[in-house]
Amino acid sequence: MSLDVQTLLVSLMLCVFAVALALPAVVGWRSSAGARWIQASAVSQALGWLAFLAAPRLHDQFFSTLSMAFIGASFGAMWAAARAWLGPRPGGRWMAWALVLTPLGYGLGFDSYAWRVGWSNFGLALQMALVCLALAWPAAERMRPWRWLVFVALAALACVTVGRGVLGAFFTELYPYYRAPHPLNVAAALVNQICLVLSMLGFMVAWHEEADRALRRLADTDGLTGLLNRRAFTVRSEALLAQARRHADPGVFILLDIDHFKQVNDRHGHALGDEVLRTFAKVLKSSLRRGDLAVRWGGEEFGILLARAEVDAARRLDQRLRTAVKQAVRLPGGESLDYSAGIAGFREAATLDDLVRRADQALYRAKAAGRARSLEAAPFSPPTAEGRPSPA
Ligand SMILES: Nc1nc2c(ncn2[C@@H]2O[C@H](COP(=O)(O)OP(=O)(O)OP(=O)(O)O)[C@@H](O)[C@H]2O)c(=O)[nH]1
Repeated sequence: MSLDVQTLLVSLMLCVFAVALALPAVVGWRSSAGARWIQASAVSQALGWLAFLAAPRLHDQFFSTLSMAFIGASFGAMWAAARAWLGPRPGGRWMAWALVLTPLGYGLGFDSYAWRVGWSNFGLALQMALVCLALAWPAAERMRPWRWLVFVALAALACVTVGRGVLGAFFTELYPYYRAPHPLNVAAALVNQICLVLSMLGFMVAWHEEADRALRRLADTDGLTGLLNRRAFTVRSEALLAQARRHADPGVFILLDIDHFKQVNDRHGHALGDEVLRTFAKVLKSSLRRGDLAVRWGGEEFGILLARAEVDAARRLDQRLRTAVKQAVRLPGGESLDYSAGIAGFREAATLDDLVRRADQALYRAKAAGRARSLEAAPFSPPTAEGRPSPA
């Protein structure tokens, strides 16, 4: 079997075009910014190889330069996809320079074969290395498998590209022409094809992970406030309580209910009522430590589960929270907002049902006693042999 370079390049171009066409069908046009960058990368890569193949038949200098610009832009788009998925990445400035200078230097120095092959290959290899850097840095981040896949594929491609640059620039007689049946050209065409498909595949897995995360976030959070919903809270608090039982850690559950919230809706409208709930949740969340849980229990009722905390600490938190809520929520009539709460502490052997029941009873007493206060729940009483709690 002979591997003809021209055939391999046509196959590479078709393959990348197929990926470029398949991506929008699989991922959708209106998906995340990261997915859109990857689609742009695939299209740009395909156009680059199309221009490269068309160049000798049309206008070699113009189309070859255009090809460099498209292929370079494709790596720039990969870098942008990595930033969209992983947050701020290093090397953005270098990438911007490489995007401009690679095709510019190639086009201006087109008449010198050694220059243009050396320049373009080093420029493209630098861009691949910058995508690798964006995936692997900062080193403290855990590298997910898709990142490894793209990293290894692009690192391999960068090595072959540097090899071609060195041969073209410094050993020009050994490497006369890009389309010549030189073993390096055959290897480059094959590695290009495999690595590009693998990196696109890696990025598709990234998109899938992102979609999965977004779905889980949606399923776990309350749409209005962004706090945990009751289902997700139940799952996470069971884990927290199991841990507390294992280490005999204390903890506290607080059930809070905004006072006279119906009046807020009736006087100022439902939209303002929603805004008040959102602000209340924001204040609640910002008062908690890492590891504590906040839940929208339902309507204008919220819950917080404090890990490794005593009731005294919960009382202090409650006071701070009450002041913060009063400061954060100012209703149009000048009235401020307050809440009632039931505080249920636990040491061990607590179940969520028991905590909620005790906190709810204390909350009921707080409402009955005139609202705007937090009352402590009766201590936990273990069930008796008949299954009922023993008298306190
Ligand atoms: N704007 C808005 N209102 C809500 C939402 N969920 C529940 N409510 C309203 O919250 C109000 C709760 O009223 P009540 O249960 O009478 O409680 P309250 O007026 O706070 O009175 P107390 O709890 O006894 O102090 C109702 O008017 C509900 O319509 C929501 O998501 N958005």
